Amino acid sequence: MTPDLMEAGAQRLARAHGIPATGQTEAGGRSAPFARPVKTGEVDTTHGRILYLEDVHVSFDGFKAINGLNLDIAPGELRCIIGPNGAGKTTMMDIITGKTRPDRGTVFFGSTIDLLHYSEPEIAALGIGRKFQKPTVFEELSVFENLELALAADKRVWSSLRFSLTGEQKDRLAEVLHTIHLSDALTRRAGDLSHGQKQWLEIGMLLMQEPKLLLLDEPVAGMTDEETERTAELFLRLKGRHSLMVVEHDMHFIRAISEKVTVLCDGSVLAEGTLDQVQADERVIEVYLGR
Ligand SMILES: Nc1ncnc2c1ncn2[C@@H]1O[C@H](COP(=O)(O)OP(=O)(O)OP(=O)(O)O)[C@@H](O)[C@H]1O
Repeated sequence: MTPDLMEAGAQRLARAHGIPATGQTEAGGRSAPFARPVKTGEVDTTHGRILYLEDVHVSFDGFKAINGLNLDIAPGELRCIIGPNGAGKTTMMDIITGKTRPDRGTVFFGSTIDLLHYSEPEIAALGIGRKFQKPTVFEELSVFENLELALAADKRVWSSLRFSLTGEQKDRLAEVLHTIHLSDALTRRAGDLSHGQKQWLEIGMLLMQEPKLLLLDEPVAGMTDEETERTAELFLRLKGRHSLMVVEHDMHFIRAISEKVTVLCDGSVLAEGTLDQVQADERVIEVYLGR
């Protein structure tokens, strides 16, 4: 969930249920209230890139968590990222979303937007949505209310308790509900959904904001086999219209969705190619698959 959405939900819950609004972000910090200084516009992908990282470095107390990382993702691509624990996968997503600043390197969204100049809420507003491993839906609200809250319309509507959806917004909501397999659960309390359904709902909340790039951290962890299968179908439907970066350890899931796989190790790219290619790579077997 994006920081500004967290804030909006907290405010809305506070008004509706008399619950204190914390405005706490996933990062543990306070989000900027209703701050959307960057207008969502077109991302220049004429050079065939939605995301471009070059020679990125980050050290924590002298430890090189990201060490000369290069990455290039095409518009509409579904890229899988795998690698051993501590490889730098989360840190990479933290850098893309503005949570962590690199010591040096280049991080571009499309050909023209230098993400290092933007804050976390600004990057979300630019069209980069992030899904953390643990679902963070508003449990006390219904499925419908969660999605309604996430609409990418003028966020000033959040200042009023009730607002009417336009016809276009209703259509979008119905389309997202269908995409995330929750059309029959419209009025259900989000807290009563299964783990997998909560994950889909949060993905739906991101989709309501029409992100151009979605970063998904271990989306099928804790899901049943059937939920995992349906999530694979969902991601395959999303690619093309959105670009997706999926970090996962579940190799069956990776096989179901992958085109190109990037293997991270020690903060840089160890191998890249189809799943069959990287699975046959001796270095990958050594550090990750052969464990
Ligand atoms: N804020 C921090 N301070 C110190 N060290 C950090 C910090 N964040 C990450 N690290 C270290 O950087 C390395 C990369 O961590 P990261 O969480 O990015 O790996 P990962 O590939 O996501 O691992 P996992 O698969 O276990 O989630 C790890 O050794 C981690 O301990």
